[in-house]
Amino acid sequence: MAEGAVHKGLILHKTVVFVGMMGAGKTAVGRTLAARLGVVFRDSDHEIEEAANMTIAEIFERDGEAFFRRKESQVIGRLLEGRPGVLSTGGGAFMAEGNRRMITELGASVWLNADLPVLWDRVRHKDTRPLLKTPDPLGTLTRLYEQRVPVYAQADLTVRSDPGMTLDAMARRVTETLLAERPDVLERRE
Ligand SMILES: Nc1ncnc2c1ncn2[C@@H]1O[C@H](COP(=O)(O)OP(=O)(O)OP(=O)(O)O)[C@@H](O)[C@H]1O
Ligand SMILES: O=C(O)C1=C[C@@H](O)[C@@H](O)[C@H](O)C1
Ligand SMILES: [Mg+2]
Repeated sequence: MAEGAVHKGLILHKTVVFVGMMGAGKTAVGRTLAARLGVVFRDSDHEIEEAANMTIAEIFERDGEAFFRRKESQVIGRLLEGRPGVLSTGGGAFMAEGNRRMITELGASVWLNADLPVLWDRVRHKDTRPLLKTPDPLGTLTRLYEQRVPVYAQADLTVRSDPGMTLDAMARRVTETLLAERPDVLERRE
């Protein structure tokens, strides 16, 4: 088993990969969990934006979604090669079979599962998500949610993001779930 550094009595052996809908909290919870575990935090959307020096909305507009999806697969493959950490993916990343295979082989996937009203409440005031730039963004979010839930459910673990839970409480819930169910990923070690 790979040896990571012990941080506050916890040792991470494999990268934890957050998957789930936009607004589920992959980025926000991922960053909080990485700080808690004392490991590196990576975010595929952020890496793509940095490399292109453009926002995701601009990339979609200029180069199209297919181009973005190719970049996303490349970036996820590269980020999974680093030392164990936390990787937050974009909402559509887990839909591609090749990405699911890479993530399952090299990391441990965690589906952050939030109900549609919670997701809508978190994304409705932002215009940074190009897929929601439609005449009926709630209808679009609902369709995406229904299509994607059966695929997210293939993740190694599911953690619910309930309304009212703080980011710290979410990171604690993920930590406890990993310790209980995946000691090959996260272990307690003094
Ligand atoms: N448990 C939570 N408590 C409070 N706010 C939250 C929680 N989870 C997420 N948020 C807030 O909801 C918004 C959306 O979260 P975030 O950007 O992390 O979602 P995401 O899953 O990374 O979405 P995307 O797929 O678009 O990258 C952010 O403003 C974030 O701070
Ligand atoms: O749900 C999706 O398909 C997306 C979610 C975001 O994280 C970005 O990756 C992009 O806006 C596409
Ligand atoms: Mg994100």
